[in-house]
Parts: sequence; C-alpha cells; structure tokens
Amino acid sequence: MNTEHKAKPKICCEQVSKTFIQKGNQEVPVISNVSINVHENEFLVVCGPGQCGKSTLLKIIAGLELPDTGTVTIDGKEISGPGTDCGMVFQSYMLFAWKTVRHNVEMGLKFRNVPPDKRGEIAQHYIDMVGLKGFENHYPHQLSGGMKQRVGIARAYANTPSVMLLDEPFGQLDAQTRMFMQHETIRIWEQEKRTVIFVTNNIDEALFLGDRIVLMEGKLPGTVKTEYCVDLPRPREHTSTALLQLRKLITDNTELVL
Ligand SMILES: Nc1ncnc2c1ncn2[C@@H]1O[C@H](COP(=O)(O)OP(=O)(O)OP(=O)(O)O)[C@@H](O)[C@H]1O
Repeated sequence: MNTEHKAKPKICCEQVSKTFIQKGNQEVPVISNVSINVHENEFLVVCGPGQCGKSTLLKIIAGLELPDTGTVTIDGKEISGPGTDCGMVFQSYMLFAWKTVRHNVEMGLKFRNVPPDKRGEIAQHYIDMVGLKGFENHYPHQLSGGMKQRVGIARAYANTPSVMLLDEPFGQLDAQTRMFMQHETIRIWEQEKRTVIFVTNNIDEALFLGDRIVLMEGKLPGTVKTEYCVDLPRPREHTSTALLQLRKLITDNTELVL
C-alpha cells in the first residue's frame, strides 16, 4: 500500500531500542530497532498485542523514558526528557480524585503559572469540547469511565501540545462506550487537529481511527512488523465493506491474534 508522504515528518523515531533490568538483574529487551515517522496532523495508530512494548515506545516519544540506542525527534529536535510538545492520555485515568473536573483540566496550566482567569477560560473551552459542560464541579468519583477519559483528553489538550499520545485510553471502557469514544476522538481531532499517536491492541479500533496503522510483533523485544495506510473517508463505519476488506488483508498477513 502507498504510505508515501512528501512533507518532512513531525516525529521521527529512528532505530529505537530499549532494554529494562527486571527482577534478579535480568535484562529484558522490550523494543528493538523501531523506526516510525509520523506526519504533521496525522492520526497514527500503533497496534499490537499485550506486552509488545507499545507503551514503552510511547513513553520514549514523550521523553518519560530514554532509549538505549536510536533517536526520537519532534520537529527535528531530539527528545531528551519530558517537554511541552506532547500531551499524554493513559489507560488508567490518572485524575486527581480530590480535584474537580475543572481543576483537573487546569492542572498543567497551573504548573506553567498561567493566570487564574486565563486558566479558567482555557479549561472551559476544552471541557466544552469534550462534551462535559455542566460537569465542571464534579469530582472523578461522580463520573462514568467515559467521562473520566474525557477529562483526561481535555487536560491533555488544555496544554496545547502539538502531539497527542494516547495509550490504550479506552481499554477500561465497555464496548458501547468505547465505540462512542472512538467517534468522539475523531470529532475532537477534526475540530482541533494535532499529530496523534494512538496505541491499541484492538484492530477494529485501529481501523476506525487511523490514517495509518503500524503493526507491532507480539514477542519481546517488540518490533515493527508492517504498516497499512487506511485510505478510507470519515466518518467510518466499523461494518463497512471497505473497512472489513482491509481488516481481512491485515489479519491474513499476520499470525498475531488481534
Ligand atoms: N519501567 C520498567 N521496568 C521494567 N520492565 C518494564 C518497565 N516498563 C515496562 N516493562 C516491561 O516491558 C514489557 C513491555 O511493556 P509495555 O507496557 O511497553 O507493553 P505494552 O505492549 O504496552 O503492553 P500492554 O498492551 O499490555 O499495556 C513488559 O514485559 C513490561 O513488564
């Protein structure tokens, strides 16, 4: 499939490898020679089974882990630690239980000393964008799983990063809410375009969301097996013939159980 792109990539991972030292001083190579380019405003999905190093790759791109070998650049600048380029949304919601929706969304802005008025204005914009208007003063325990994840998305967006990294954000949601959140993710991305890397172990989610899917191998160390361009118009339907044909092509060409 044609995956050529003329513009210079926004994110370049070149030959990235990482080994962790685990219990008993055992060295566990987790990802090996992973090279991925992501283009400005592209929605890239990294798909692979559990424990193939997807989260580790995302953390390296976010600067939360450093690669042993290889480099990651964003806009040509090498990543050597956490910065403001990347917003991250995690599978476990990572909300502050004792803070309201509004204060959770304002958190990053507060750390960056944005004045309270401006913080409120920015937070409200993103609370509205994710559909939580009216829930500003609710606490996380008063929200459903999908709503909590919306807070996580609003919080990440509020810091206006140019890159959004989403690590299996809907893994804890029931099937119906998950599908709804997939629609919402595309609606939000189309409203405020960002370069997105979305990690999932679910091929249907990958096909629904991605401009391109990078498939990772199942055994450690995780490597990139292949990639597919999903050249289908949006909004997509999970059951459309074109989508199901591509699904078959992908699953026929991989021994992974996805
Ligand atoms: N900080 C760490 N120290 C030691 N080992 C780690 C660390 N982080 C991850 N690992 C190991 O790396 C391997 C890959 O983990 P990772 O979370 O990157 O995979 P994943 O594909 O995202 O998995 P899942 O889909 O199940 O979340 C696992 O065996 C995990 O135990």
